[in-house]
Amino acid sequence: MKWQHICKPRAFTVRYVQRVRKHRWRCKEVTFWCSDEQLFYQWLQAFHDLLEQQTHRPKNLLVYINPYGGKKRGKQIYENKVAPLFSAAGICADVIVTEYANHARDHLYDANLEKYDGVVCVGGDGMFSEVLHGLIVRMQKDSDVDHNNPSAQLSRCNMRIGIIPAGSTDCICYATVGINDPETSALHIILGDCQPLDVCSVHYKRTFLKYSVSLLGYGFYGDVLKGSEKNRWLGPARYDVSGFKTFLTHHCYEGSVSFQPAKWVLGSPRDQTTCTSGCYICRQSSKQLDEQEQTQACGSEHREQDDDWTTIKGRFMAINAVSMSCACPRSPNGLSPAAHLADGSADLILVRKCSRLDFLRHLIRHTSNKDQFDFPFVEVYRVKNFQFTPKHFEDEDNESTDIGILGKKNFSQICTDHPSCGCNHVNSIWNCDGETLDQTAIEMRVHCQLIKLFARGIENAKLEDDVNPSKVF
Ligand SMILES: CCCCCCCCCCCCC/C=C/[C@@H](O)[C@H](COP(=O)(O)O)NC(=O)CCCCCCCCCCCCCCC
Ligand SMILES: Nc1ncnc2c1ncn2[C@@H]1O[C@H](COP(=O)(O)OP(=O)(O)O)[C@@H](O)[C@H]1O
Ligand SMILES: [Ca+2]
Repeated sequence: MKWQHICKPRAFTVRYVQRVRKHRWRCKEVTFWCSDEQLFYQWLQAFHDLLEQQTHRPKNLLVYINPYGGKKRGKQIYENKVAPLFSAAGICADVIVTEYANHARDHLYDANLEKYDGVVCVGGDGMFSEVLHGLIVRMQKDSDVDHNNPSAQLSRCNMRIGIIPAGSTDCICYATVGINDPETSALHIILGDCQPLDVCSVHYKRTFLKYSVSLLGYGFYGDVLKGSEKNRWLGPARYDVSGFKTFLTHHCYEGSVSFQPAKWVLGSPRDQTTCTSGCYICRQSSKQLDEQEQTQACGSEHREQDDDWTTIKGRFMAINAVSMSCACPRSPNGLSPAAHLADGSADLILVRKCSRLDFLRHLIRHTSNKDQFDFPFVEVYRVKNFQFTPKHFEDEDNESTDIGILGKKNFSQICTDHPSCGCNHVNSIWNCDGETLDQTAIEMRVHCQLIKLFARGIENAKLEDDVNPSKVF
């Protein structure tokens, strides 16, 4: 609340959030004045009391800005659109403009975080990934959990993360807020919103590789990422250029995928129920998680079932695992429109070898409301974990077998039956939230609600027509 004694002697200005079109929020203000002094002070006191009760609102934030993300406008966006709002809301922000890749992650490993109510990243999904890794790895170190153990029960992070979108895809922001708009995200941070989020851990044997919250993709999206890196100067358009080239090369990759279905979750990938603010399905998972943690606190061990693995072998255009919808401006409903932010599961999408035209039809469906899974060559499963082994890897007993060592030697092994099948003679790579993984034979596991964001999920469309001031700050 900022007092503005304009021409009237007893006046104050109240800033509030107004919902405008398509999940966009704007900060509005209204100035009140009053001729009665006593009444004026009563109003001030009432506002003070109300604001005092808002204990979930952050007061101190640690902000990391990637000056090279997206269209390289991170600093400008923060200074022009976010900093003025933070200061109007009385938020004190310590700002670090990153100087190199992984600066934010490494800084978080041993920064003193006690005085902060949250961490904010200004950038894209890659920048979010840095902050995510910094906080999760730090949390496991502090609570003595070995994150190299794929079945370790990870400690949940209580520090909330805010995302000011200034990247190329901004999928994590878009899928948790409904839009990639810096001012809207800043307002969600100011109001102290809280959205738990599932995180997937990715391991190679007993070595931790990375965490993922959006897309863990092999084949098409791995190749798009690989091709895009050399065109970073193109900014966000690098993905479209590389996407077009990857589409033309039309590679498929052979291997086997094993997974355990997420039996306890209430939804399924094609039930057309989207995850909205206060989602019932995610709340049920919260309850189950609390119960599980309580039993563990009482000393009894939570036993995971180990007998219901399904294995699918084949040639795939793409293998995508998403623990959220992955909605973004390119695909407003996302890779899996019915995926949930915090249900403890991921949707595993397998696109088998198909013709170029069929693959294009599948891709185009991502831009409309039509079901992208409604093709005979596409399968989707809601899973709690999965493992992938490329064909090369299965053929070789040698444990060191992986990308690079393989080369053309193994090509004949794969394609003798199908000389013109288009199977690629080298592996693809994994795209993990826009970063590449060094290994191809990986295992992934979903950790239910491991982190929290300054967001509230996608609000019901009905609220957008609500022109009444929703929250005062
Ligand atoms: C023909 C139109 C087809 C449109 C298909 C759009 C599907 C888009 C799905 C996007 C899923 C995004 C998942 C998010 C991943 C991000 O974490 C991650 C990192 O983001 P950052 O750079 O901000 O840090 N981003 C990415 O990996 C980028 C994925 C973008 C894929 C774009 C693919 C475009 C494909 C265009 C094919 C064109 C074929 C045209 C043939 C005539
Ligand atoms: N100062 C910096 N210089 C170079 N790279 C950086 C810097 N800060 C962050 N990065 C890296 O830039 C990459 C892309 O960042 P991101 O913000 O996601 O932008 P984009 O959405 O355009 O990919 C990430 O891998 C991140 O680790
Ligand atoms: Ca999920």
